[in-house]
Amino acid sequence: MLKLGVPSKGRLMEQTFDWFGARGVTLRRAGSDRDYAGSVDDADGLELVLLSAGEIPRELATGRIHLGVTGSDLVHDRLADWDRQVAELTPMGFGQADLVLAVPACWPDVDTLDDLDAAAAAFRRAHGFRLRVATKYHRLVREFLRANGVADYQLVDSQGATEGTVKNLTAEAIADITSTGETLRANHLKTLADGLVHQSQATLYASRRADWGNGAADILADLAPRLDVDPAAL
Ligand SMILES: Nc1ncnc2c1ncn2[C@@H]1O[C@H](COP(=O)(O)OP(=O)(O)OP(=O)(O)O)[C@@H](O)[C@H]1O
Ligand SMILES: O=P(O)(O)OC[C@H]1O[C@H](OP(=O)(O)OP(=O)(O)O)[C@H](O)[C@@H]1O
Repeated sequence: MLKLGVPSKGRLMEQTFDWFGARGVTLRRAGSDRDYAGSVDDADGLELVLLSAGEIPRELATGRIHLGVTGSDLVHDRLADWDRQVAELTPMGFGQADLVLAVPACWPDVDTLDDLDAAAAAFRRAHGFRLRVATKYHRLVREFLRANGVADYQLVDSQGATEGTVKNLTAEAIADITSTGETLRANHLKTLADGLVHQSQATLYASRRADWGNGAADILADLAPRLDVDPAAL
């Protein structure tokens, strides 16, 4: 069998089902909305596993699933050296969102990363602790700020409603996913001009760690033309 992990709910699940459906592979939830069992028509040997979008990177990295659909933000953030653990088979053209750095709109002198660096140093002198950046994307944000020479900050973990942390005085800046920008605006935040950390979209990945024996590689080879992916990417 070839195990395919797909987000278990919401638009990401529905659009994944539509994407496979348009390529002649019918994916379905087996039962009710609350039943996380899945079923597959029209693709022999393919097994559907419904999982949390956030857990799919780890399931790919441990090799418990052969294929997985999730946002590229989650793969790049959750997995160290992600491309040694998974192969990107194809971006899927939905679930687009930008991971951005944002600061209070009322900070007139902070529009770029250089400005943020200067503000962070001034903040530390004034307050005796480092400027706090709230995010759930720890790896991506650390790497991005290091690459751009911003050092005088601390990350604070925020697993949801991240834009609210500034108003709640638990952070001075945030890094979070945005698509329409409405949540940022509603929380009086502005993105830095050069603060785009990652452009994400739903992506089909293959595990480099899964067991590709027992026919799994053949099942992928059979599916590949319909999905327009190259199994040699593995
Ligand atoms: N507003 C948005 N527009 C488009 N994509 C988004 C938006 N918010 C989040 N996403 C994307 O959806 C994917 C899943 O997001 P998230 O980690 O929040 O999962 P979730 O909905 O909380 O699901 P779960 O708890 O099951 O993991 C991520 O790849 C993220 O980039
Ligand atoms: O730019 P916008 O269109 O306003 O979208 C951005 C919001 O969407 C996501 O939140 P989601 O609703 O998935 O919940 P979460 O904050 O709990 O992750 C994201 O975390 C932002 O808060």
